[in-house]
Amino acid sequence: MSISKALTIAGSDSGGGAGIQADLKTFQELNVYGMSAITAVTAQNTLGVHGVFPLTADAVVQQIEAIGSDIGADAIKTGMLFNSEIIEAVSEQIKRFNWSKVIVDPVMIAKGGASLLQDEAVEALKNHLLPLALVVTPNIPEAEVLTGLNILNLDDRQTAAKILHSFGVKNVVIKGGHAENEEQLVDLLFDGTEFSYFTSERIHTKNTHGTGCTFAAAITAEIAKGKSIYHSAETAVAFIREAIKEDLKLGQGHGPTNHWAYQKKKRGPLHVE
Ligand SMILES: Nc1ncnc2c1ncn2[C@@H]1O[C@H](COP(=O)(O)OP(=O)(O)OP(=O)(O)O)[C@@H](O)[C@H]1O
Ligand SMILES: Cc1ncc(COP(=O)(O)O)c(N)n1
Repeated sequence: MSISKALTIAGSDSGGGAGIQADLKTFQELNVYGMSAITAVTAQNTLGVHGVFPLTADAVVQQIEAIGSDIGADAIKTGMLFNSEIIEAVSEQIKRFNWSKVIVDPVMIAKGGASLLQDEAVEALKNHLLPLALVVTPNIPEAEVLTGLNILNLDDRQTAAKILHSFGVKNVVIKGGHAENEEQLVDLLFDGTEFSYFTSERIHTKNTHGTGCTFAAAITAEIAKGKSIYHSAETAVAFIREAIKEDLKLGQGHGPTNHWAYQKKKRGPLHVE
């Protein structure tokens, strides 16, 4: 049996809703073998980020080398990279192993406001990593930081997508979760020629911790299986929608989404004692 494999290079979320934990759960649910290279350990729960402990760039490189030189990966996802040393080291490894299916989630700020990327690292992201990316998945504030635009409407998002594409990224997905006045959420995909729009009703819940990580991980899993960018984005929209709709109501703050929900219809309901 041949199984598709995906590697996530990201931070650990002790609360299990975002970061490496969200990515591996999503890979597993979409039948992809998940592997990880941890960039930073966070002490985090639904109430916020209480500590950030970055690893050295060398520690990150050794984890990636261990995977690249043995098991290999069909697709790579990056999440929290924290500083420019880690970004440059990760970019070098992507080139070294000739990885072309690279999905960059440009994680900058956690929901509670904690910084997951140093300000000085934004240029490294633009100059080193984005030119290697098959897909980049910013939310609206991240697209604003990367492009310098003030994004107020869909036209602005289209302009931002074109600018991001000009940085060398082949496909741009700008997520619509942060357009807080919109009841219809629009995730926009730009492939350098055409725009596609994935629209869904906003679900009213505070349990949206890790939606961005989960969404990009679902795209990565589908791309690892050889699916098209459009199909992968469409599946990711469906996956995150179910995960938000069937939230687990854990913790006192912004709880995680439900990574089982998308497959639950096929498997039947969970047996909870
Ligand atoms: N309340 C909601 N109802 C339905 N879908 C949502 C909601 N919030 C986010 N989404 C969807 O979840 C995905 C992630 O979007 P969002 O813009 O929130 O990303 P993000 O800000 O990176 O996530 P995070 O807040 O975890 O960092 C998108 O597909 C978006 O449409
Ligand atoms: C380790 C890690 N990576 C990414 C996020 C972003 O997720 P969110 O914006 O939902 O907090 C996070 N909180 N923690």
